[in-house]
Amino acid sequence: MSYLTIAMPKGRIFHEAVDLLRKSNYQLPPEFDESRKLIIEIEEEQLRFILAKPMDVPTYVEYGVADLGIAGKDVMLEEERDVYELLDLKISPCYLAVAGLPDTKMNEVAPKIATKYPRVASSYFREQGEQVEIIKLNGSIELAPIIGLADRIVDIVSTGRTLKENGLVEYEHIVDITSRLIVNPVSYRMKNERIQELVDRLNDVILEKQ
Ligand SMILES: Nc1ncnc2c1ncn2[C@@H]1O[C@H](COP(=O)(O)OP(=O)(O)OP(=O)(O)O)[C@@H](O)[C@H]1O
Ligand SMILES: O=P(O)(O)OC[C@H]1O[C@H](OP(=O)(O)OP(=O)(O)O)[C@H](O)[C@@H]1O
Repeated sequence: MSYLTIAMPKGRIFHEAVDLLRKSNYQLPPEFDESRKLIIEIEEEQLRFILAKPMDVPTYVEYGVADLGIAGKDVMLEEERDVYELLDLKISPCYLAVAGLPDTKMNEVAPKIATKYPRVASSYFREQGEQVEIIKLNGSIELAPIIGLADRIVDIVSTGRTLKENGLVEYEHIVDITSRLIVNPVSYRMKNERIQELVDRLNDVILEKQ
């Protein structure tokens, strides 16, 4: 049997993903959760994990250095990588929304939209028939309308606390987000049996939870 390599997103999704794998009966040692290592091999399971930034997971999978990966739907929509989506893991739920200061209209000429998701934001506003200027930021997106950098933001909302505490309101709900299991198309063909077993085991746990 050969190793299956899985690209895991560091940060928010990591612990929920590890929990799901453990519930699916993969034996992951306790050190796994706290390790600073970026490549972790679990010999007994013939699994190799690589720990990547969430936005980079589809890149590792597209290039085939990871067979599989776990990525938010937001990342999938933004990155548009050449990978297959195998399973909705139903973890780390949130949504993408348009938000801004209350009771404000967007500037009529090329309103400015700040976001970490330039591709999702431009295609959303194009579909609405609105011409906008996209300003790419890497975090603290809610700052942009408050400080006067942008008319609106396109960002993730989960509890809604960040919007509320910064005096912002939601204008439009763009799309619901959960994390997905993704696969490299060649790996899917070459290692089909092992990958299918992983999918089945994860799926049993996901369905149980519903
Ligand atoms: N409240 C939330 N904010 C951001 N992402 C969330 C939230 N809830 C769930 N998610 C999911 O988690 C993923 C982001 O995880 P995380 O915040 O750890 O990464 P990140 O945005 O790259 O963080 P950073 O740049 O701060 O390291 C998103 O792709 C999304 O699918
Ligand atoms: O609705 P809420 O539960 O408040 O969560 C949403 C917030 O969480 C994320 O930011 P994050 O904490 O990842 O920080 P960032 O600004 O560095 O991206 C996201 O970009 C929102 O700002």
